[in-house]
Amino acid sequence: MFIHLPTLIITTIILNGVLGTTLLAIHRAIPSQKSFKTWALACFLFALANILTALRGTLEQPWLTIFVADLLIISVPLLALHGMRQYRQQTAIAPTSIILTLTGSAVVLVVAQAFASIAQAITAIICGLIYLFAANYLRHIRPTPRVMRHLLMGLFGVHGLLMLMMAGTSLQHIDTHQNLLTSLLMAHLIMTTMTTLLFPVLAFSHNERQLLKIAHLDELTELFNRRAFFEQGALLLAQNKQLEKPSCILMIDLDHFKSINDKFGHAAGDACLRHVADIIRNHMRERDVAARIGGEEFAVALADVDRQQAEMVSQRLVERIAAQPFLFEGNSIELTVSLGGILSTHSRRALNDLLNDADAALYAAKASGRNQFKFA
Ligand SMILES: Nc1nc2c(ncn2[C@@H]2O[C@H](COP(=O)(O)OP(=O)(O)OP(=O)(O)O)[C@@H](O)[C@H]2O)c(=O)[nH]1
Repeated sequence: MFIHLPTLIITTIILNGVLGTTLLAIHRAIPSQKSFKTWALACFLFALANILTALRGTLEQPWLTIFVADLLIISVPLLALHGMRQYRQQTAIAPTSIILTLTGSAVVLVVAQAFASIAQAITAIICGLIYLFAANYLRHIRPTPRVMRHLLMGLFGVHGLLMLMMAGTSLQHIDTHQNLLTSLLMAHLIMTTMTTLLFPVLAFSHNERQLLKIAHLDELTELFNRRAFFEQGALLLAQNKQLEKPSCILMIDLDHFKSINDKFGHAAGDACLRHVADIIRNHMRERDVAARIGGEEFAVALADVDRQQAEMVSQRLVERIAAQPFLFEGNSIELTVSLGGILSTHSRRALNDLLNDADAALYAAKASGRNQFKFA
């Protein structure tokens, strides 16, 4: 055989130990990126699983070398996937699916513990399915650079199929299959290590500005999120104040959005939100700050406008959104928004204050029949 299995196992253990440590270092450098800690844990557990598996011949403790080792092997793709979810959502995510999958796997493995090959096949099937699920999940991770995403999708996809093949082979007790099984096992070790090698690359595939941007974006619309609006909006007000320019805040709210959700479904509602966000984005200039600050509520801080310009932008937004129905999966959805604005010529007022006034104007626009704008 081209590669010696014990050498590969030792290399895998060392490499995953080093990679785990590197990922932990990355996490320390960018603590907001929780995914790197999760991936570090996946590396350490994979190294540990390999140590336990390697002890199968010498240590007469199947509960440790088979049961625990197999659970650790299953936890690796689960953690890889969990890290991907954290990377995508930029928030803490409860590890419920990990706990449930591990518990289910533990129950099945307890029964199969006495038969190493059956336990191996079950572990391979579970891992294979998780890898295939992860490959599909990666299609939705938008901030990831395309090449990285496709590379990981390919790795997960091939790895998933390989694990299913391994399950099939390990169940057939034919001597000629032993070589194939060993090759599959080696490919599994190499592919897991290649996957973990790609994770640190993710950290450097975004520069710091991009990472910050991802953390500040609303996932659905990719406008700023609420927190970022308050940071960036306050910054814009301060700049306007310094330049002695007026500040303008707009609040935009979809009309009768609840009935759109009720009639066409939540996915259609989400698509409407993205559609409106795109229109808002297309009406903004470079220094303007646009955000989704609530479920169906958007806020905009306009840089450097007078009242006439602010009203013109508002009118265009309202008219453009109502201009034609939004088409979603064959449904034609009538969409309108109401908009409230406030222009402050002396920008000493806090952003929160201005937002309250814009909100009152928005309420007036709703009360006057919706699909229109009003300024305070
Ligand atoms: N699809 C989707 N719906 C959301 C989201 N966030 C909030 N919503 C829904 O938005 C709806 C807001 O409803 P309401 O506050 O009653 O407002 P409305 O129906 O738009 O009525 P008016 O504002 O008075 O015109 C609720 O049904 C929420 O469930 C989201 O992210 N996606």
